[in-house]
Amino acid sequence: MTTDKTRLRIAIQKSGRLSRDSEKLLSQLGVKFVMRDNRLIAHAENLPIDILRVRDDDIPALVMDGIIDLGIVGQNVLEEVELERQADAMPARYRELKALGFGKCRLSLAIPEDEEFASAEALDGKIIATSYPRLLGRYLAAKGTSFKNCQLNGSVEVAPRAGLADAICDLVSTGATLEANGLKEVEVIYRSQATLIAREQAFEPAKQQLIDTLMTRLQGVLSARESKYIMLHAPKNKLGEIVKLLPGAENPTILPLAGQEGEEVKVALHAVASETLFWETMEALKALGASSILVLPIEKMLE
Ligand SMILES: Nc1ncnc2c1ncn2[C@@H]1O[C@H](COP(=O)(O)OP(=O)(O)OP(=O)(O)O)[C@@H](O)[C@H]1O
Ligand SMILES: O=P(O)(O)OC[C@H]1O[C@H](OP(=O)(O)OP(=O)(O)O)[C@H](O)[C@@H]1O
Ligand SMILES: [Mg+2]
Repeated sequence: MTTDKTRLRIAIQKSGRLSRDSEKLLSQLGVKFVMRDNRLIAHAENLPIDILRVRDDDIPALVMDGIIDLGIVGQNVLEEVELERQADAMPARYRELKALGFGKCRLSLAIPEDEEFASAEALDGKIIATSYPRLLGRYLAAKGTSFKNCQLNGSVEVAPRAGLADAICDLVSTGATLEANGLKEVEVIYRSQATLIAREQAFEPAKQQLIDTLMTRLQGVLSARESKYIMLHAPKNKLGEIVKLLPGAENPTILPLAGQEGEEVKVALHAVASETLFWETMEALKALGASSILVLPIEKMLE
């Protein structure tokens, strides 16, 4: 294999829920690469970075063993592997650098929709199908409850109907998969999103410097994602009230508009708001006399 150890190695999911967002994020950080469908490794063209594409389950261990420098993985998989390796006395340390805001889902208990649910404690001794026995075990143990594990790494939702289990504990986002399988979500046991992790061991200075640069850029991408550039025309005498409606836009730029005179003079207001503007806020701005209201996405920010 021709991997150069001086290059920063980042593992992402090869194909699945996190793949597209992980690749997009790396591009937004200025890493230029071409992903070929069957290639497991992509060399960045403009930075000393190699991107490895693997099963998401393998990412935590690769980082915990120090084989890979950084990884993007769901917190659910990360913590499950951590608990498993701790139980097996294997290296289980890593540094969580930043939660990334995508891959948001919850790990929930679900039972057949026609059954009554009293409490998680009432599942004591029951068979629960899951791919996350350790996260589930930790949650139930805290309630003094135990369960019989039916380990399934896919098609967990069919287990109750197939007579394999009394309940399941699986990932839920919209709930459509549960509904399609005649199940209902009864208790959330863990909330997850994708996160960026680093190996525990210190990096050599050049790699650390590259990580620092990527982290500054990441902060810029994440803040930009939550911010919006607002432009509007506002009656000069309503500026105070209008600015109050714009979250995080304390110091707007005010510019004169050509050909405006008299009592009802309007000015242009430009501001960066720290959140997106909801329709309700835009309607309130209009009610105050604002017009030509534009809300634009921001690609990058460096403060
Ligand atoms: N419905 C969902 N909505 C949002 N995020 C999700 C959803 N389902 C899973 N995820 C997140 O995406 C991660 C990957 O999910 P995916 O279903 O692609 O995994 P997988 O089938 O185990 O893939 P692999 O082949 O890499 O092992 C999950 O561990 C979780 O963090
Ligand atoms: O609540 P929902 O919006 O229906 O999402 C939940 C489903 O999403 C995930 O599977 P995915 O679709 O990624 O496919 P997989 O089962 O092949 O991993 C997860 O394992 C659930 O089955
Ligand atoms: Mg997996």
